[in-house]
Amino acid sequence: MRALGPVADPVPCSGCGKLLDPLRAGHVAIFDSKFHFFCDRHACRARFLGEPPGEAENTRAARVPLSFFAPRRSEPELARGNIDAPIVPFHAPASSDAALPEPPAPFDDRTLVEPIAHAIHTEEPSRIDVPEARDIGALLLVIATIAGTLAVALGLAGDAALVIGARIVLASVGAGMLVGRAATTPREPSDPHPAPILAPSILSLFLAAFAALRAHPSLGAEAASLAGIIVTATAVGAWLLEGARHASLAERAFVAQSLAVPGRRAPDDGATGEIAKNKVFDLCPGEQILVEPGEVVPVDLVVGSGEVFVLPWLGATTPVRRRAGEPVVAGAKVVRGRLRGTCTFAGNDRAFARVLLDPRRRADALAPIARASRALAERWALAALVTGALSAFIAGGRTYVEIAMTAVASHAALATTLIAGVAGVHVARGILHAQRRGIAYKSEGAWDRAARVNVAVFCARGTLLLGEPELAELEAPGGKLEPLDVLSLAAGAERGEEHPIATAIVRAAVTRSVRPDGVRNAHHVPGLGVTAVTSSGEDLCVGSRALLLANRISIAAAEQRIAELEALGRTVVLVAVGARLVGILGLQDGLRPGARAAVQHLLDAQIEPVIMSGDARETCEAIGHSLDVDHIRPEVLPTERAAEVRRLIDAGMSVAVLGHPGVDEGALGAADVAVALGAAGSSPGDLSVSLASDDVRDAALALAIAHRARLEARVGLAIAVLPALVGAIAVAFGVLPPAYAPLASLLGGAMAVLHVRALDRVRESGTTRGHTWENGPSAP
Ligand SMILES: Nc1ncnc2c1ncn2[C@@H]1O[C@H](COP(=O)(O)OP(=O)(O)OP(=O)(O)O)[C@@H](O)[C@H]1O
Ligand SMILES: [Zn+2]
Repeated sequence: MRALGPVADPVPCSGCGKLLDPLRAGHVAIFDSKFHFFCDRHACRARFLGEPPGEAENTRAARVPLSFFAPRRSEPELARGNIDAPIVPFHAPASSDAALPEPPAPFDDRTLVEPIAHAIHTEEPSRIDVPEARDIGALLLVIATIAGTLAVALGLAGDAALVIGARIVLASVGAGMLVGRAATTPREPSDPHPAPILAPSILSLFLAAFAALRAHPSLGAEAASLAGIIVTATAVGAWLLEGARHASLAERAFVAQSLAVPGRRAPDDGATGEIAKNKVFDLCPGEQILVEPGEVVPVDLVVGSGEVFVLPWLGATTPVRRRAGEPVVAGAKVVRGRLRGTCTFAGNDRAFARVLLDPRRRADALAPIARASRALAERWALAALVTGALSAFIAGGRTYVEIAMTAVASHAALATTLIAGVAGVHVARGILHAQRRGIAYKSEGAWDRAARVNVAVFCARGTLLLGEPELAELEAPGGKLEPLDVLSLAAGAERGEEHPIATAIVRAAVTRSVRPDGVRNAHHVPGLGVTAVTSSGEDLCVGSRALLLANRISIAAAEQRIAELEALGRTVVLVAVGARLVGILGLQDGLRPGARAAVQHLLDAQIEPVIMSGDARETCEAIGHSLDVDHIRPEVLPTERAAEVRRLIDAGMSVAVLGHPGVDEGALGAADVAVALGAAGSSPGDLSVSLASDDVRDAALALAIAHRARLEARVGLAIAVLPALVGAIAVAFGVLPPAYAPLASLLGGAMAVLHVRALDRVRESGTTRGHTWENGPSAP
């Protein structure tokens, strides 16, 4: 099975000994300060502990200090479609007061992080074979190359007028082929305009003809050589670029084909009979779409009702549940249930079509680095032409023909398809790499901003933290009430709330068979807690320190205990009746699997991670400490999150926010780059980056991959341009004859292509692990 995300060496299950991927183990636990990985938390773990399976549950708190449950199971049978197995993590009931878990010793998954370059290849679909372009264009290039080379080689035959004439004719044939190719081959959106690229070949031909007729024969011969070399270099350069592009071209074709599945409109209520399948481009936003099990989702949509299981994007291997109101992107595959939903984006507006397939929006053509690369070849090369001429003129001692040759050679060095296209190749690779992980950039601008981010703010709950806290401590300071009475009051106040803390408290009451108090007038204060009136008519406050202080309730007596709990990373919820503190609840949220890996990905990309949370400073510091995050922004009320993000931006940072739409709306809205988990396909338009997955590692990778691709694009461009520049300068100052400038440029271009190929090879070596591209519709 092809794995998602970083892959670590398999480890044996401590229960049954079967090899499994530690990053995706169904259950991870620490026993005797050693990590143990299990296929699942029931059978295999119980076997390891020597317990009958049923008992494993009750002894958890006593024997396992802390454990994490992978949110998605990825056992092979799941991928094969046996989705009867549970998919949603099972959360242990809160431990009883008698057996409190020990301080957090979070699962350090940093060692499981692989460098991005390495992570890339595990996502590579197995060879998608789009036939090599053996079309007329390629043939014309071959002829151009041969003609150009002959024109140069014939120089060995001397300076006779006939020979020079023949060489010029050969070079003209080559140039003709290049013009023919430009006229017949469809242009890629990332290709430069052909005129500036072909100009040097044609100019050099005129020069050669002029020199042969009017100037000294030796000059004619030199000009003919220059023309031959420029024609050859142009043809070879175009061919090299095709090669560098091949992998991404093939993969893009595959994605395009996979997304071109027909869709069907759901019938109006009551209508029966055969439902026609429509071309995907006929479907429109707002229409009701029906997708049967086993089919690929044709458009981005929001699930209308019920629940379905889908492989959430093209290339995903682990099915997830999607419920009413949740988005599903085109390319996802329904594995169970009938998907009925409302189309949000169709055609080229679909999340994975936008910057990848739409010719007018493709990031590899429009991203600033790709544009710069093209502008260099299309326009700035003219500056080289002028400078070349000027410096040759100033240096003196050269005829006008020689000066013109210098100028044309300088232009030819910079105005090449390779220089124009190399940055775009890297951008395309980055976008495709992101696609394989279910990451969609909204636009080329969003991609570029993601690539420049230097601060990434985690909206802690739901990204780094599971967002499913458990009651870990329950205390009744002062002895006025019993701990369970405190829980009864707290549960009563939280009954109507949806906040994860509220859910945890209510659940804790249920598991302990505590009946919630009949609290009245519950009023939720966002980011602080709940105020209410107890069944006996007293004022009740359940919430943070700040809530109690705002209600003038002293917490001085319990201050030390609160600090202790917070230092353990607990969220402390205080309960006050009348004006007296009567209870302390400590809630423990687990780290999401991959939290550390996500942080590490950011650190590797030199992006500073920041944790923003409503929790107390000590709590955040404990979490930050366990994740190696130094920068924390604690105690930020939900209403203040946007302002807090703006403050970072005002301090000169380029800020990304990682969170969930809805819950983290404010912060996401204020960010330079909003990275929204599980949001791909949903309609709000201003999310810069939306993920089809809910994996925090992918959120971090959305930034890291863009960073990486932009860096590679710049390196690639530098590799291509520097030799050309040096060649042009050397020629302009008469250090070398003009013909060396296009040669140096070709050398640089070849090295830039080798750079791309080397990066491709890193990926390919990973595909030999036996991963296959198994979920997309079969490749051509
Ligand atoms: N329903 C509630 N009951 C009790 N306390 C609450 C409740 N809602 C919020 N609080 C208190 O307010 C604090 C901040 O909550 P808020 O919702 O702002 O963020 P959070 O739950 O910590 O999520 P995040 O980590 O993403 O900021 C909580 O730590 C808790 O002390
Ligand atoms: Zn096992």
